[in-house]
Amino acid sequence: LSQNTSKNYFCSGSRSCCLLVFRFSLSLNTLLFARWLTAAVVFALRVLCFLSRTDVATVTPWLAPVVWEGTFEPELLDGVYRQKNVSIAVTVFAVGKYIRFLKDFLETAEQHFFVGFKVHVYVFTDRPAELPKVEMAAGRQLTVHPVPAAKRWQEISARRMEMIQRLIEETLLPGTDFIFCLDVDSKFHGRWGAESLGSLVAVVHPELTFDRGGFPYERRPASRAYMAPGLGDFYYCGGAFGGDLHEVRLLAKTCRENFEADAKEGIEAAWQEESHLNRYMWLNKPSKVLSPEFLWQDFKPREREIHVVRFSGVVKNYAEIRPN
Ligand SMILES: CC(=O)N[C@H]1[C@@H](OP(=O)(O)OP(=O)(O)OC[C@H]2O[C@@H](n3ccc(=O)[nH]c3=O)[C@H](O)[C@@H]2O)O[C@H](CO)[C@H](O)[C@@H]1O
Ligand SMILES: [Mn+2]
Repeated sequence: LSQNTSKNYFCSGSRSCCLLVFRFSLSLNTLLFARWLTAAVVFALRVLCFLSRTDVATVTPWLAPVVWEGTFEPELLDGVYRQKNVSIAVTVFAVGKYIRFLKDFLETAEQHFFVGFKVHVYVFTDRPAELPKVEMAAGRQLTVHPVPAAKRWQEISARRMEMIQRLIEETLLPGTDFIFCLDVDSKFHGRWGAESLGSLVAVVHPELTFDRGGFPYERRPASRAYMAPGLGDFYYCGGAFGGDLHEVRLLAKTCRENFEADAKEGIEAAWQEESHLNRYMWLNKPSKVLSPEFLWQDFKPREREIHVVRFSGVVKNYAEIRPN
């Protein structure tokens, strides 16, 4: 009996053991197959996603990428540049009542702008006492540069070039790798990371994306920002541009000199430094073009091509906020 029992016991034990091994290998195979299937589906979706951006131009005729959501791998790109330990400077002007936009700008930058990178924000303001307190993550810092108040907004906007040039020459060179010059009346809503890095970077103006005929370039030949009819690639915005320090220094210096030479002859370009920037970018093609995802406007309904709004201008009352 005991023999039988043990035999039976052994027999039934070995059977259930076989069954267990069989079930285990079955579930292992199922698991492996499921994992393989998931990977295949994710890969296919990614390929489809890349191919799906046939609705927009993703490369310029001079072979610079045009950056849209769905055309890059965020983690891969961040990894490439994190390995190089790059540092990024940001300039932002908050003169007069525009200081009120600074808190949201800085707080949202902490959430979305080059998260995990070395970032140094340079704030230019005539109201340093009103600087908001914003906690910054490790590796990120802020420096204030006092500037005089101004009577005309056009002057504030245009004088940025001079101050950017000086900041690069006196403070940032050498040591900082990239710089972005941004409007303060805006907030970050989505990731802005290493996909935006390049030697000379321009952002397509959110309101003037597709209709070349309607681009508001400076049309008076007397101005150094002049663009003849029929010329031009994109209309770029003055509210966001960047690149490496040498390229941006040259851009700022040229725009500033042309703006000042125009002023001596009593002419101010239609959109101040933005007009000069557009002329410069026509002659010196940007190495990377950022889509209007990188500077949208809150008042504008989102267009089909815009899958992500990364940075967007807030709605403001110009009459109330500007000095003139
Ligand atoms: C989306 C976009 O590209 N916007 C451009 C457009 O701007 P906006 O209509 O958005 O111009 P704006 O009023 O934001 O002025 C440009 C920037 O100058 C600074 N500022 C201006 C006035 C003032 O009293 N205090 C002050 O600090 C501030 O950083 C502001 O963000 O036309 C301007 C005119 O040239 C500039 O080209 C802007 O970059
Ligand atoms: Mn603005």
